[in-house]
Amino acid sequence: MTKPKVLISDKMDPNAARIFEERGCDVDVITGETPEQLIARIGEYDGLAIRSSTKVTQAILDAATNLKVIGRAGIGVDNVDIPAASAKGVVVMNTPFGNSITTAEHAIALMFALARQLPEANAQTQAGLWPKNGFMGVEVTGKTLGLIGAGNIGSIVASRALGLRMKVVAFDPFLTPERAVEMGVEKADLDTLLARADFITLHTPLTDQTRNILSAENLAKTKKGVRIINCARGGLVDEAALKAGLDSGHIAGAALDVFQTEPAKESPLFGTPNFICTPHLGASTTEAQVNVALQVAEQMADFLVNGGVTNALNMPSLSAEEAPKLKPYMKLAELLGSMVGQLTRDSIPRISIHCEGAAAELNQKPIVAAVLAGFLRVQSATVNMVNAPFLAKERGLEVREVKTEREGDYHTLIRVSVKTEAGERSVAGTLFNNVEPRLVEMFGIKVEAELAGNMMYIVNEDAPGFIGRIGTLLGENAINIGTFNLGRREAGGEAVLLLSVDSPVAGEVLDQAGKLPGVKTVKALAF
Ligand SMILES: NC(=O)c1ccc[n+]([C@@H]2O[C@H](COP(=O)([O-])OP(=O)(O)OC[C@H]3O[C@@H](n4cnc5c(N)ncnc54)[C@H](O)[C@@H]3O)[C@@H](O)[C@H]2O)c1
Ligand SMILES: O=C(O)[C@H](O)COP(=O)(O)O
Repeated sequence: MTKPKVLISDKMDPNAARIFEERGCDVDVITGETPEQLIARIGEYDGLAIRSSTKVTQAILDAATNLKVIGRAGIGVDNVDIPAASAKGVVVMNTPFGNSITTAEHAIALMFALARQLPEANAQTQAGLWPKNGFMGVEVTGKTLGLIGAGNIGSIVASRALGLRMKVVAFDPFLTPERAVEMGVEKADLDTLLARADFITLHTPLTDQTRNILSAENLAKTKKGVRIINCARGGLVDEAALKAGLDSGHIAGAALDVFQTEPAKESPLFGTPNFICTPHLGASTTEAQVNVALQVAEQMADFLVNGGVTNALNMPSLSAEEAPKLKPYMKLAELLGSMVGQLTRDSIPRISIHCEGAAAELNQKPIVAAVLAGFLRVQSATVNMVNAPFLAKERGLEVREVKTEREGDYHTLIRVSVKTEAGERSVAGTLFNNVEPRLVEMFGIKVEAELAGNMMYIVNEDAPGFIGRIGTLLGENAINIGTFNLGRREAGGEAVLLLSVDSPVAGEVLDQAGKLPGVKTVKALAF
């Protein structure tokens, strides 16, 4: 088997490359390329490991013909076009915790730097000015810290601030009252926070709701003498309004680690008194960089080598322990989805996936995604487990999941049903020896068939002589039959024939089969 190939395109701790190699991937480290260079190169790779410098745009994804996974060694994924990656079936993962402590510590460091004007005091002292009377600071003890965003980093900042004997007021629409109590913070609305905070620190992602959250209007609602820290994302603070607030003296200080445009090589804020900044260093400690490099490489290698999915933003998680157990189920699910997809011509408003027995004890999300991938592949060859759920939603397909832990006729069973104009139609399959997918029922008729390669599906009236006639027809057309699976509702009733054949069945042969006496439906299937 050829090894998966990974490109590390941003500066990353060398542990990442080591882990990729140890886990069976070939790895290239090529950083600092232009988008055009990356476009020319990306087609070779199965995985792309990045930090925040590489911008994974639609154009890069269009050129990424082999790409299966993008791993972000860090938290923010605003440099990845996730909808485009999902549409292309590329998994996007991040490492949501590896640099949170480091970033929280940077926010606290910037808070102290603002409170005591450390950068300017340092610069003037080293310039020989000994400015002992020029830097009157403020204590943080007893002050109110306004926390905008109380997730991983925000909650660490809150715990450190409480340790410094500050009061913490948090604005986060998703913060539950119980969690606020647990964190020891007061949950507030944004206006209350703005009115009360002596220091404001931002810890939200950049979204349509958070963009410009500290707008000119909101900055005007802050307390005079407020100090503002942004270690989250540029774009959360209106930089021009921040400059005006600093110039007017309403804002006593501001510290930015992140800018609206990065790299920020120039800014009206540069040189403004009481403004300090760092070049997106929030995650830059040895500890955090080792953490995120190890984590991203482990996650990506796990996915490329074993199919494990951890911390994906566009696909359900699948642990490395679950992956081998789920693998045959996903194969079965995809085959059943594919069979239904190939056999239904109408537009389908609803698909139901029912797991029974042992299958019901498993993580259902990957099974559902695999059914949808099989089902929709008939419509688009580029569908996979990543983009199938998005595509289903886009096409208005209602997806139902049902599970019954009690065993029926089989110790494990997956049933896929679709709502068609003719009513609900379903196929079901099991695993023989826990690994071999087998179709065991189709449209209410018991069968036992392996779904593989080229097949023919025939519905006919159960009558003597039919099997001989179909065998003769295929023989005359030099089509060799591999396996023969027959099921019927009752003797003389409707029968279903599933044949595996060694070569594709041409349209004329299907037409001739359709004209044989008693034949109701004939279809060629391929798995
Ligand atoms: N400067 C750096 O180097 C650096 C390093 C790591 C992370 N970050 C950034 O820090 C930010 C926070 O990271 P995290 O790990 O804490 O993320 P997180 O997802 O754990 O927390 C984000 C919080 O923001 C809240 N939120 C979402 N929308 C909101 C809104 N409209 N108003 C208020 N709160 C809202 C969420 O409910 C959540 O609690 C991210 O933008 C990340 O990219 C920056
Ligand atoms: O979201 C993040 O993890 C940070 O912004 C860190 O970005 P970096 O990896 O480019 O330092």
